This record gives sequence, C-alpha cells and structure tokens, in this order.
Amino acid sequence: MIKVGIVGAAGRMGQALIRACLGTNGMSLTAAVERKDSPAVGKDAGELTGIPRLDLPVIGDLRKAISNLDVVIDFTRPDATMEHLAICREYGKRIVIGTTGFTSEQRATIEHSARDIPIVLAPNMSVGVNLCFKLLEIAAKVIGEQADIEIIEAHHRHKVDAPSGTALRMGEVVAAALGRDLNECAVYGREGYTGERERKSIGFSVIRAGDIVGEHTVMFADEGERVEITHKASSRMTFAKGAMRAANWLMDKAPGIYDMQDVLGLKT
Ligand SMILES: NC(=O)C1=CN([C@@H]2O[C@H](COP(=O)(O)OP(=O)(O)OC[C@H]3O[C@@H](n4cnc5c(N)ncnc54)[C@H](OP(=O)(O)O)[C@@H]3O)[C@@H](O)[C@H]2O)C=CC1
Ligand SMILES: O=C(O)C1=N[C@H](C(=O)O)C[C@H](O)C1
Repeated sequence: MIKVGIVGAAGRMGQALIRACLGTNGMSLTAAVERKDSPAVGKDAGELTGIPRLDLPVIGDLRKAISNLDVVIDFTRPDATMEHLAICREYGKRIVIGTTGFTSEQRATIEHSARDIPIVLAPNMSVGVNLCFKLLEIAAKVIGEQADIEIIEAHHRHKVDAPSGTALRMGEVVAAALGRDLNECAVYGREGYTGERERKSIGFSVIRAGDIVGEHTVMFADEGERVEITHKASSRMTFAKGAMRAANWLMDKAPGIYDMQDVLGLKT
C-alpha cells in the first residue's frame, strides 16, 4: 500500500482528495494535515469530509507524520506549499503539488528542490484539461498566427488567485507553439481607452462567481470564423483522481520535476 499524506485536508480539494484516496486501490490514507491553528485539527478526517469515521485525526504539523509517508499531496496556498516542500526535501519524500499562484521565485525553489526529490507540479490534474493543452498546441500551430487569441476562465467566488494556474498554462502552451514569450504578449484585463488590439497579444479575462468548479475557454478568432477550445469541470473529483494517478505514477520515479503531461504519457 502507498502511504499518502494529504495537506490542506479540510479544504475544498482536501476533502475531495480524502474521498479519492479512500476509493483508490493500493492507496492508504495515512495522514490528514491542516495548518496548526485550524479548527479542523483533532477532528476525524472522515467526519470532516462528510463520510463515516476513519479514526484518523487531522494533525496540525506535517513533520509529525512525514517519516511514515510515501508521498505527500498538497493543495493549499503557495506559502504553505513551500513549507511542506521543504519538509519533503529534508525527509526525501515525493510530493504532488496542485496549488496554484506561485511567484517566479517560488517556482524556482520548487525546480531546485526537484534535484533531490521527485515532484509532480501541475495547475490542473484533470485528464480533460491536459488533453486540451495538446489540442491548443495543434490549434495554435494551424490558425494561431492569423487569429486573435483570448483566454477566458471562470471559477467560484472563493478562489484567491487570478488568472487561474490553468489559464496561465494555456497561455504558455499557445505562446510557446507560436514562438512568443507570454511575459511580453499577455494582456490581463482591459478597461478604459485601450486603443486597438495588439495583433500578437494573448488576452486573459477572469470571472469569479458562485460555485463554478472551473471553466476555461481559449478562443482563436479570425475574420469569418473562430475556433474555441473549452473545458468545464463539474466536480472536484476529476482533479482529485488525477492527483491519485500522479502520486501512484511518482512512486518509481527519480528526483525531478514532472507534470500531468508526463503522468498521462502525453509528452511528445
Ligand atoms: N491542480 C489542480 O488540479 C487544482 C488546483 N487547485 C488549487 O488548489 C489550491 C487549494 O484550492 P481549494 O481546495 O479550493 O482551497 P481551500 O481554501 O478550500 O483549501 C486550502 C486548504 O489549505 C489549508 N491550509 C492553508 N495553509 C495551510 C498550512 N500551512 N498547512 C496545512 N494546510 C493549510 C487551508 O486552511 P485554512 O482555510 O484554514 O487557511 C484550507 O483548508 C488552490 O491553489 C487551487 O488553485 C484547485 C483545484 C484543482
Ligand atoms: O481554485 C480552483 O478551484 C481551481 N484551481 C486550478 C487553477 O487555478 O487552474 C484548477 C481548477 O480550475 C480549479
């Protein structure tokens, strides 16, 4: 059995991850971790998730469990993930990171840590979104040069980072396929007297509303026609199952940084 520790256990994703872990053959939920002052600490991980008792109390410090884990799954906040990553590195443990919103310095630290431990880092663990990344590469190569490219994403009212990690990755995929640098061509929202659209810009629009789980559209708009590639998640279980797949895949991997394209065998 693969011994799994879930950090951010009381969160929206944490609860889905607990259910996904319990439903995955060969995986054993060994630790459920929250921040140390969370009201969830001490509560039963099953009851917290709305399922029967697991007799596994939520703990407030990953260090208390790390020696007994094979892999840590972290969907929390960037600063918290950096702390958990440091603990995994110290103890030589694998980590699957689903958190989004890292600064470029934090990303560099994650990449540096991958010299010592195997890491899956992916802004979206659903199969469908990862398939969309491949479709976007094709679309960008076929019509990207002449089309105006706009990325629109919508998420629930509680989401704290924008644009979503997935939308940013979509932008990176499209920009790379066209030989552009996203840092130079991205336009994040428009307001006031903007002037005409820059030909080679990639625009981002963000919606935060209600309980939307996660929706992404990339629009390639030419004159006379447009192509839209859209993904709509209707349940967080799609991300949670992807994270279990990533954790299982990571078990025999050497230290390094991997993403869901590696896990799903989509790298060309
Ligand atoms: N890669 C993917 O496929 C997906 C990625 N995500 C990303 O996952 C992250 C979490 O999303 P979501 O579950 O909706 O957010 P939530 O706010 O619901 O959950 C985050 C949890 O992490 C907890 N937390 C914060 N700090 C710590 C800490 N130091 N130690 C342990 N736990 C901590 C929070 O506790 P508290 O609330 O008490 O602060 C909270 O329970 C986001 O970055 C989101 O973008 C989401 C879905 C899919
Ligand atoms: O915060 C969320 O909910 C989600 N975050 C991820 C992102 O930022 O891309 C993935 C998913 O869309 C849900």
